[in-house]
Amino acid sequence: MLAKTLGRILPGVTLVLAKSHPARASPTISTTTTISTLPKYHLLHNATLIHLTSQHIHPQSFSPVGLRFVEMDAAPQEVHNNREAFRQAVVNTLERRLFYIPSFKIYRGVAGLYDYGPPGCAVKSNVLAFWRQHFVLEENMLGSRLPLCYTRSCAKGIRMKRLVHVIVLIIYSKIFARRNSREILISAKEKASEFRHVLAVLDDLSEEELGAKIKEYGITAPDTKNPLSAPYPFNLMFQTSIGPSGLNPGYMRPETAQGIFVNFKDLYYYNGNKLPFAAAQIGQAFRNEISPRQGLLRVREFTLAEIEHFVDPDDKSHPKFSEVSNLEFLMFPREDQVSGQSARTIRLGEAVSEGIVNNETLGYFIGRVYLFLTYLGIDKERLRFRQHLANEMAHYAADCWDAEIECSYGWIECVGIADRSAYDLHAHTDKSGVPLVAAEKFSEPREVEKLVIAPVKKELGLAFKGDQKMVVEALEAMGEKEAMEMKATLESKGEVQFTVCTLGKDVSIMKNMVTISKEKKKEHQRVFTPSVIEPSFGIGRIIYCLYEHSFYTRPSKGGDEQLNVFRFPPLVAPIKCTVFPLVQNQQYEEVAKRIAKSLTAAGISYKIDITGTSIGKRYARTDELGVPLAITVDSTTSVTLRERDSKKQIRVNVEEVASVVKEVTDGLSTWADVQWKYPTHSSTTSED
Ligand SMILES: Nc1ncnc2c1ncn2[C@@H]1O[C@H](COP(=O)(O)OP(=O)(O)OP(=O)(O)O)[C@@H](O)[C@H]1O
Repeated sequence: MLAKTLGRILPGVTLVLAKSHPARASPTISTTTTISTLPKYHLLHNATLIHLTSQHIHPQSFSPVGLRFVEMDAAPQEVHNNREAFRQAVVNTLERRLFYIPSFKIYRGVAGLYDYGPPGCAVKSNVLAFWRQHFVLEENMLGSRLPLCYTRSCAKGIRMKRLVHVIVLIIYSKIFARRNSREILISAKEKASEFRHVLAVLDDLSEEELGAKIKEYGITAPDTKNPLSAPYPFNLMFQTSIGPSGLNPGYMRPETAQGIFVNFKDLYYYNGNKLPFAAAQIGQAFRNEISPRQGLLRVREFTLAEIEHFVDPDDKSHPKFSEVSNLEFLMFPREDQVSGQSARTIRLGEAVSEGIVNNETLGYFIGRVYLFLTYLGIDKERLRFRQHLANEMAHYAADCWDAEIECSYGWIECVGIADRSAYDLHAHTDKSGVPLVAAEKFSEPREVEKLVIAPVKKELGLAFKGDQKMVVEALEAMGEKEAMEMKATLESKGEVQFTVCTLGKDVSIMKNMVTISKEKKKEHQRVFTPSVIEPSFGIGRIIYCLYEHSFYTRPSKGGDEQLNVFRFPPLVAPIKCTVFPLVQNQQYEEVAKRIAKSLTAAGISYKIDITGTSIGKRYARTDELGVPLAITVDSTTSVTLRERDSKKQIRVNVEEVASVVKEVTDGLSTWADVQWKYPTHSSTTSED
C-alpha cells in the first residue's frame, strides 16, 4: 500500500521526526542518537521512515536539539559498509552490462527515470511472462472456476488508459485519499533560492499541528540552523490537461487498479455474471516522488502488475487454498511487530485457521506470491510477509500484507496484498450512480423477512413543513434495531423523540406519522457489492532485489581478479545460452551457425561470440550476464556444454545439443539430470 513511510529525506537534510517503525528495520540509528550527530550516511540511506504521532512530540521525548530518531535495529557501521560495497558491485555490473541506463543519460539524466537496456528488457519480459503464466494462465489452464481477464497481449484483456480523468482519482484514488492528504513537506532554506525538503507522514497530526510543534520547540535545520517553512501537502501525481482549452485536468495514473474497478460491470458481464473472478493488468504507473533514490526501487515511472480478485463478502473461501496451505515461510504478524518480536516461520494454513490472515482467498494469494517470488530466484531467507499495522491500513481494508524482500537497502515492500473489502466498488457506485454489484440467483425463490418503514408524508408535511424531506429520509434510513424500538415506543406511548442529524435536532414523531412492520417477501436473488482482494506487484523492485539475490563474485583462474556472476534461474536469464567456436576457423563457425539455427527453431534465446578471445574471458562475459549454459564448438561432431555456476562440462552431439539446452532451460530436467546422461568433459574448453 501507499507510503506509510516518512522521512524521505534528501541528502544533507537534517530534521525532525520521531519514532520509527520497528518493522522497518533497515535503518541503523541507535536509540540515543540525536539528529545533529547522525552521520550523513544515515540521513541518505537510513532515515527512511518514521511514524509520528502527537505523543512523540513531547519535550521529554527528545534531546535538546530537537526530535530524536529512535530505531530498533542497530547494525554496526561495518555491516553498512559491506552492504554499500556489495550494492556498488551489483550496480556497476548492471550499468556496465546495460541492464539499465539512466534515462536521458547524454543530458545528464533525470532523477527517478531509468531505461532498461537489452538484458534488462529481456529479464523484465521474462518476469512478466512468468507472472502471466503463474497468475493468469495457470488459473485458467487448470480449469479453475476463477477465470481471469487480462490486459496486454491477451484476447480477454481490458486496458486502462495511462491518462486518467481527474474524477476517478478525486473520488478516492489511494494517492488522493491517503498519500496526498498525509504526506507533508517542510522546506529548509539553504541558499538564496535553494530549498531542501523533509517529508513527513503523520499518523495523527495535521500540517498545522506539526507546524505549531516546530515553532513551539524552535526546530531548525540542524546543519544550517536555517528556519523551516510551514509544512505543506504535496501532490504526487503528474498533472496535465485534456483537450485544447487546457481547462479539463487529467493526471498520469499513479496506479492501475482503478481501471479495473470502473470496468467492473462489463467484466462481470463478460464472466457470465458469476463470482468469483479476477481481472489482471500490467501497466506503467507515474508518481512524482519527492526524493527518488535507491536506484530502481523508488522511481517516477514504474511497471505495476495488479490483480483484482472479486469475491462474495460472505464467502471468502478459496477452492485451491489446500494447494498452498502447507507452505511455510517468514511471516510478521501485526501483534509480533507491536510487541517487538521478529518475523517467524508460520505454516500458511495455520495463519489462516488461527485468524492471523483474515481469510482463505487472501491466504491463497499470499501463498501464490511466495511461490512466484521464490521460483524467480528470490532467496527464501530474505523474503517475509509483513502485516500492516492498524494505522497503516486504509480504514476500509479488512487485512493487508506486504511481501518484503531484504536487500542492501533493508527490507523493501515489493508486493502489496490487500483485502480492500467493497470500498472501491461502493465509492464508484455512489459517485457514478451506476450500481457496481453482483447477484446470487437462488434456484428456488426464498422467503425473507424485510423491514418496511412507511413514513406518512401528509402528516409529516403538516408537522414539519420545509423540514419534511429530511425527516422522511432519516426515518427511512433507520436500521432494524432502531426501527423496532421506535415501533414499540410508538405503540406504548404514542410519541417518540427522534434525532434527525441533517437538521441537527430532535423532533417528536407521533404514531400517525409512520408505520413500521416486518413483511415476508419472496426473493429470487441476493444483490451485493463484491469484496476485492488485490495483489499489487512493483515489477522494478522485484527485479532489482532479484539482481542483488543473484549476484556473487568468484576468483578468476589466476586468482588475481574477482569475476561477477548472476546466478539467474533459466526462467529469468536474459539469454539462455551462448555459442562459441573454440577458435576462429570456418568449420567450427559453420557448426556454430547450424546450432544457432536449431536453437532458434527450439525458441531458445542465444548469443554467438566469434571474437576468438580466450575461452575463459568469453565465459566470464556471459557469466556476468547470467547466461546459464554455454556451448563451445571444439569439433564438428560433438560440442562442450558448460553450466554457469558449477562450471561443469559435458559432451553432447551437435544434433542433440539444442534439445538438451531446451530441456534444462524449460525446467524439464535439471543440470544434475543431464550430467548423468552425458559424459563429463574437461579439456581445452575449461577455463580452470
Ligand atoms: N516509486 C516507486 N518506484 C518503484 N516501485 C514502486 C514505487 N512506488 C510503489 N512501487 C511498487 O508498487 C507496489 C504497489 O504500490 P503501492 O501503492 O502499494 O506502494 P506504496 O505503499 O506507495 O510503496 P511505498 O510505501 O514504498 O511508497 C509497491 O509494493 C511497490 O513494489
